Amino acid sequence: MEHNDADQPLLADDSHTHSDAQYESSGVSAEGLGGLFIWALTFAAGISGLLFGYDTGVISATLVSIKTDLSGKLLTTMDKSIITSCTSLFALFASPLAGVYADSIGRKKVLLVADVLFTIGALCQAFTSTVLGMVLGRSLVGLAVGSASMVSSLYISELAPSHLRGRLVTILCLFITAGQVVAYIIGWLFSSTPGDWRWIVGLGAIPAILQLMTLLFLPESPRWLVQAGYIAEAKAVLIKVFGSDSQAGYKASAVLRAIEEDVAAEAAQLSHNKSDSNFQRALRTMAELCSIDGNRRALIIAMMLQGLQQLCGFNSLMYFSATIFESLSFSSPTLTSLTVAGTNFLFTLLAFSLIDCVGRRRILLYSIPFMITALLGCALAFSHLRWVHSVSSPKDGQSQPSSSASSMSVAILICLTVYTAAYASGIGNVPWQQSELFPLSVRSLGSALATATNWGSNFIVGLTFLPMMETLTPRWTFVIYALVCALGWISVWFIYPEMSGMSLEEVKDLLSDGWGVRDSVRRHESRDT
Ligand SMILES: O[C@H]1[C@H](O)[C@@H](O)[C@H](O)[C@@H](O)[C@H]1O
Repeated sequence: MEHNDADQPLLADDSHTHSDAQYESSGVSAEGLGGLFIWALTFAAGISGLLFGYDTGVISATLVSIKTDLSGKLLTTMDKSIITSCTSLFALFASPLAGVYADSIGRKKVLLVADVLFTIGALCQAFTSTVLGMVLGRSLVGLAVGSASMVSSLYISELAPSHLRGRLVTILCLFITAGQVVAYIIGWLFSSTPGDWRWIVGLGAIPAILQLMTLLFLPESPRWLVQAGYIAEAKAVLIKVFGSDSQAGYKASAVLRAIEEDVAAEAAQLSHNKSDSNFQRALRTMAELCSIDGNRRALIIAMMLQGLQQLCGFNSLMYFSATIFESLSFSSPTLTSLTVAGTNFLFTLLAFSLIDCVGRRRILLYSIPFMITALLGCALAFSHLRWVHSVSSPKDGQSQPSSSASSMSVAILICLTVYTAAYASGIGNVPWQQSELFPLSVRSLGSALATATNWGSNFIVGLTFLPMMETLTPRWTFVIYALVCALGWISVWFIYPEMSGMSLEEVKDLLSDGWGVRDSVRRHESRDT
């Protein structure tokens, strides 16, 4: 029997997201929403993930294929580092901006702008004849990746029922890693013919155009519509969400009321200072985020995990694996590097099935030691190799690894595969569960800061990897990544409580007077038995 939730307090728990309260209060069953509409939405958001993955993965094969096609010279280490890392730098700027615009012009329009940027960026890279043009194209793609990664998950979380939202985060990661596999396959197929790298980068325009077309048929988020005063339109969207359900009209009204109350409560919260600019409001939320103990702890955990996800060095493989394998004299570096992308995708699938039952904390504590061992294995193998001193001109005769080194090259490939598998099972996914750490009032700012930490650290790794390999040697580069992982493991041990299976309310209580590690582990273990 349907419960008459329309008469109940709709937002009893402010730690729930809007859609938690909305869907729970409407008495909507999990089964009732598994319709075509939600799948269409997931697919549309998935294209953003695919683009994110494609545009970050594509650089690996591109760098080894450009040769002298840009500015009439071989790319220097600095050229490679800047071409690679400008994408993350612009993504870092774009994600908070996209958050602001998503509120003022709507979620869909931001996605639309992102798709246009993806397309122009891809074409700009495909047709450029200079390093500067390439940097411009990659920067446009960075703006697109930053906005799309932020807004697509927001858009979906406001439409999807709460029971689907957690899994959706990992589904987006699956799309990202699938995009990276596609990029690597295309990179491999097109890297042997001179000049074909233009296809590799240019093809990124296709999913963007596809998403643009999908967007024409998708609705705006009902929450944004209510906020902007389009109540009738919001109701029409909700009726579509409930689809063929016989009580669609009733349920849509209940959810609509929940959203209206939610928006009104938020407005009342801000009403004591209506004249505040967006900036002043952001400052106030920032103060709330940093001065309240529980919020501050949540922010520290979220930023620590996102920083660790990038500073452990994984994306140096994503961006430069073909360069590394070329330097190690593998006959097809782009095909060899497919093992990295493939392993990343397969083990993200594994994480998808394990993350809730094994637990986020436990999965990290188990997987990081494998990453450390594999990184140290790489360092050891590299120290037995005569490393190519200039990775930018690996075929210069005197810089090839000696013949006895080929078994070391295979050892490095194995270590990198183990490292990737361990990364994808844990730290590659867990940090994206960040929104569950924050209460509603500071959720978007907290998530934005954590996401900025991700892109900021990604930028640092992209910019420093090749110079570190050259100046510090590969051995010490990998030892440094192993040290970062060890520090990360210690931090997880001391400050990251086990969040799986907890309601958002429980999370809030847990962090309010301490890190809650022991308490959460005890609870999780008692649930296990
Ligand atoms: O979660 C994703 C995924 O692990 C990708 O493979 C990686 O390239 C991204 O940087 C990360 O955020």
